[in-house]
Amino acid sequence: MKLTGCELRRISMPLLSPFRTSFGTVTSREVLLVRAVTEDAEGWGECVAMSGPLYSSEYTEAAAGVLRDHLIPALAAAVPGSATAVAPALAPIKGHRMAKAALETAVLDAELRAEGRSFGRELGAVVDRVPCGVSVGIMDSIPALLDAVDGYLSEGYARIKLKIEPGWDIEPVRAVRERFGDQVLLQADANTAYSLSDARHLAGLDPFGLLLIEQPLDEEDVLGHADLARLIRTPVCLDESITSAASAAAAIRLGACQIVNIKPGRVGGYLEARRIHDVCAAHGVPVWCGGMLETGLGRAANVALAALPGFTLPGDTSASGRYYAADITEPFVLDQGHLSVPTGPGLGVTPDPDRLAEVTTRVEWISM
Ligand SMILES: CC(=O)N[C@@H](Cc1ccc2ccccc2c1)C(=O)O
Ligand SMILES: [Mg+2]
Repeated sequence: MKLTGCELRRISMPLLSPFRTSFGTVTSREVLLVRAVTEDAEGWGECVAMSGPLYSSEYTEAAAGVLRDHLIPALAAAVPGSATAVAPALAPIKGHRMAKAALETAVLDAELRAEGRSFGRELGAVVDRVPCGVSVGIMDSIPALLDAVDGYLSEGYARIKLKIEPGWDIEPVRAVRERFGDQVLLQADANTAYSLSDARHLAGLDPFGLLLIEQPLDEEDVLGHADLARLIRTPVCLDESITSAASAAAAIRLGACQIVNIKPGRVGGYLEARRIHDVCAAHGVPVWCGGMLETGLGRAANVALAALPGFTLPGDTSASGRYYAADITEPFVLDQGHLSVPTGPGLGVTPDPDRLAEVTTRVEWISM
């Protein structure tokens, strides 16, 4: 495989409605796309970093910079024979897993398109459609929350995830349970908003039969999660803390999580995401595919990943229409609460050129 260069493309996608979490509110998604061009094909990778370092330390401008100044030059120098050579070539560069993931995904997509193999086939998908959950932001009022949840359940979503933070946690969960009953699959995501001293308060969620509470404590506080897991009945799921297969193994061994949210962008790519899946499966730990408000490009890859056998819980692989009025690819549309795994070569979807042009704010080409 001969790489001739990479395009870094910035796009700005307005959200259908503001999305509020414990770390802030977003009204549009600034996305960095990587297009890798080889002699045989081109491939796409979506960097999941936010425009600011609020979910993690990475952010769009920094990802573009480290790709331009370090990652793409390192990859060019390594002359990778295939996508499996990308991570080793980039390993000397510390961190920047979301930027690395976008580059590896673009190279993998190009390679698979040239071979006529789909992401699902490459990663080991065992089903052709996956059940989908939805992430519901912090709302201005309980009635507004119940309306939003009602809408998503009517659309057929298989699982509801509520963003929580101190002051918006037990009451919203109680209200959803009272309105929609005990059968609805329900979970909460704190995005690190609590501390171990909140354990007794968080035990207040135990009566509501949540599937899990996601990342209640700081991403670096793995031991704190292990302590918390002994103080509450709700299973603890980690998101921000899990950055690799090794970190997943350590967290499981320390008793810090009983469930893992796998996000390929957070862990450096789909190949590492599959390794985390395998480590969790070996420990009997269920996993699900997290979401970062991806466009159809990242969404396609996530749905393929969610089709692996260990993904036994519905993920945040929501339909395109959860976030965007118009996606840059053919939209992913929920069908009986499921999304179909793309079957075409590579990601199986490509950006619509006109739509891409409409949302593009910057393009740069880096020769290799
Ligand atoms: C679907 C979901 O809840 N995702 C993240 C949080 C999140 C929230 C808002 C975001 C805005 C722009 C980019 C990434 C974002 C990620 C999570 O699971 O923790
Ligand atoms: Mg999360």
